[in-house]
Amino acid sequence: MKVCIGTNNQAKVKAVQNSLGKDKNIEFATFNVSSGVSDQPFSDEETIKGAINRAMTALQEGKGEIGIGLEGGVQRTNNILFLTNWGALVLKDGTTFIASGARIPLPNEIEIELLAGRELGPVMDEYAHKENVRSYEGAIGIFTSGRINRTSMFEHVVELLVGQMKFQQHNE
Ligand SMILES: O=P(O)(O)OP(=O)(O)OP(=O)(O)OC[C@H]1O[C@@H](n2cnc3c(O)ncnc32)[C@H](O)[C@@H]1O
Ligand SMILES: [Mg+2]
Repeated sequence: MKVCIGTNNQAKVKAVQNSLGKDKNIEFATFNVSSGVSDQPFSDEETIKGAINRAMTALQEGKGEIGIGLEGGVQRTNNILFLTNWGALVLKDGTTFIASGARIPLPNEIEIELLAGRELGPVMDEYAHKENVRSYEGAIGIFTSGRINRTSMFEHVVELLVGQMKFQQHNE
């Protein structure tokens, strides 16, 4: 079975491989697809759309059985700007599952930069004095002292996606 992943970001790719890689019959392929939404999604609606677009495009490009898209964004709730993460799993017949990941408030100094139109990736590098935070621990790793990193957070999302698919398959 071929699983097509709609990104080359190593934190995301590892999350999919860690969740599904125990199954020896699974082959992975990654595709640097467009999310079709802004580089910095600013709502759950937009972030979900990005995750679904990535999953659909990767599945089409890879001609596999399963497409997976993972997308990071932010969402204002209770006047707090939350770091958010969404995932989508798409099957060949178009069946689509979605799931969200953990969310935590972003500090005000990060929010100011995002409202000025900057992307979280470079803002986090500057803040943490590191390179490519988005491909390793992620903002979630920085702001949780490494207890939850971007890969473990997305692993949970992938488990939620695959679990829903299996539930539907068992109940058809
Ligand atoms: O290569 P892709 O798959 O696009 O991976 P990405 O790191 O750009 O991730 P997203 O497009 O899903 O995220 C949208 C924006 O938010 C940034 N971002 C999201 N989550 C992040 C995190 O945990 N740490 C750092 N940057 C993050 C990211 O760099 C983008 O600027
Ligand atoms: Mg991106």
